[in-house]
Amino acid sequence: MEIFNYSGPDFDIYGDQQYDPLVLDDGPWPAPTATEALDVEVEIPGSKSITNRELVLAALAEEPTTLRHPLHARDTQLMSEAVHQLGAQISEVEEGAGRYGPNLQITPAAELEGGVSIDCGLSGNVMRFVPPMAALALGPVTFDGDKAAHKRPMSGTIEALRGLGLDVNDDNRGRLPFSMYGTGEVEGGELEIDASSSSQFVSGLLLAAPRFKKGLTLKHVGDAVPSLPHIEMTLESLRNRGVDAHSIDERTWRVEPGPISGIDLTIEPDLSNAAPFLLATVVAGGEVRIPNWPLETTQVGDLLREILPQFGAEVTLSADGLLTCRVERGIVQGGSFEGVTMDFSDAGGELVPNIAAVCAFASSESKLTSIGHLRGHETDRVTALATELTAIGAEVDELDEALVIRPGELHGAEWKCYEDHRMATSGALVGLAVEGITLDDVKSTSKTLPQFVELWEGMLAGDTSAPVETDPTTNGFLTTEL
Ligand SMILES: O=C(O)C1=C[C@@H](OP(=O)(O)O)[C@@H](O)[C@H](O)C1
Ligand SMILES: C=C(OP(=O)(O)O)C(=O)O
Repeated sequence: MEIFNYSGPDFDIYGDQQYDPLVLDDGPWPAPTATEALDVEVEIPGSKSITNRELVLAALAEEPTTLRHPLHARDTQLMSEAVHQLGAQISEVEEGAGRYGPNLQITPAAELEGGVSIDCGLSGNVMRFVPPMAALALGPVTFDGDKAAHKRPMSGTIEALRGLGLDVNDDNRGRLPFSMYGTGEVEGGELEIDASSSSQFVSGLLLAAPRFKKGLTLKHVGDAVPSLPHIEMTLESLRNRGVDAHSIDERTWRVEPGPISGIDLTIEPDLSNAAPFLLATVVAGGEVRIPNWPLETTQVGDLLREILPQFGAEVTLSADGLLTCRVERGIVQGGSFEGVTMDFSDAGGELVPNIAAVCAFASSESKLTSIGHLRGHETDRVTALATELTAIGAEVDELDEALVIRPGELHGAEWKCYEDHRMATSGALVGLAVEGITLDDVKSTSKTLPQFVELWEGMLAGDTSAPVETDPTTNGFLTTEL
């Protein structure tokens, strides 16, 4: 079935009800408490970061691409729409739909087309990966997104476009919205950028670089680049498609010009989205199993295998990819664990909100450092976490680049999500052991995990195997009724 039948401004890939309040309820969500130790297997949908990289590369490739078990969520929907607007065709593969939606076939754009407006929503991937690709299109391309997206740093991308010779108009100075004018080709060569506020500035440029005439030697100047594993993921995705892409040193990367091949790829589960389910064992006790955990991966969520034992969990990974996380006595059963000290300079920010939430239950002080760049994420996560954890009774010091969390008398309160999926899942984690936690905006989880409520409630009921509710008006997926 053709997903795309572009027909102007009303165009909507998956049908217009997917994020409609009728489907994803806007109202407050009382986070359920855990009454029993967990014992459940949770199948996690595909990786946001891998799906989005593959959508970009598929659009720039020389041959068609098949993506199996891709993520279908707001961020990947926006990316699909963006690459389609620039000229790629995307259709469902008839057979082999996974539990969370169809496989996709992407036919690359013969020529990238300008003259379009891209909606980035609140997706860092879309706002940082699509502009370098749009530099190869002929004609103007404008970028805008949610109101909250207007605060996210974009100067690394915008200055890089200028460095590559493009005209960019950014009235909001280094933020969305902005427009650029592509001339249909990019010379490339050597370029310096400051990527200290986001690794995605680097990844976006590297993804488009094989199509630059001279490729790209990209050097970072400035404070440390966060989320280095995500840059490794980018290099790996390029190499998987036959591109010569490598790090020269910690701050310099090289991509040779050349063809990007097609690929038939099964997307790994999103390991960062596995975090709330695995950390739930620390609070609720018991066992959570995640199937299809990759034995080798560039996903930052793989660090959970080292992180969870610091909270007293026993973690094993079987040769066939079943990750088991077990906690004998969780907080709910009267168990306890010591506070942790963790530095996130190499790990990036995806795991921090969930970890901070669990630190509220520690018996002593926890310190999470090198998290300053989280202030430029979906919301200022450092302030948001300090505010919400304080509101439920934890003692929190908010530093420029760190959070110090001390135990307190925890109590119920409204937990604000700030449109941030990871703030929402953090509130749910706290709610496992604190009665009366109500999330103001659980639908923010639709950014990367629209099935969150269904899976979370299934986890507590000991069974997540219920079929995902489908609705024929949305091509048969992603219609969880909250
Ligand atoms: O390349 C990617 O897919 C990502 C890189 C990281 O961004 P930052 O470097 O901006 O933190 C991460 O936080 C984001 O969720 C996804
Ligand atoms: C920071 C995140 O997302 P992005 O930057 O891709 O919007 C995230 O998913 O935690």
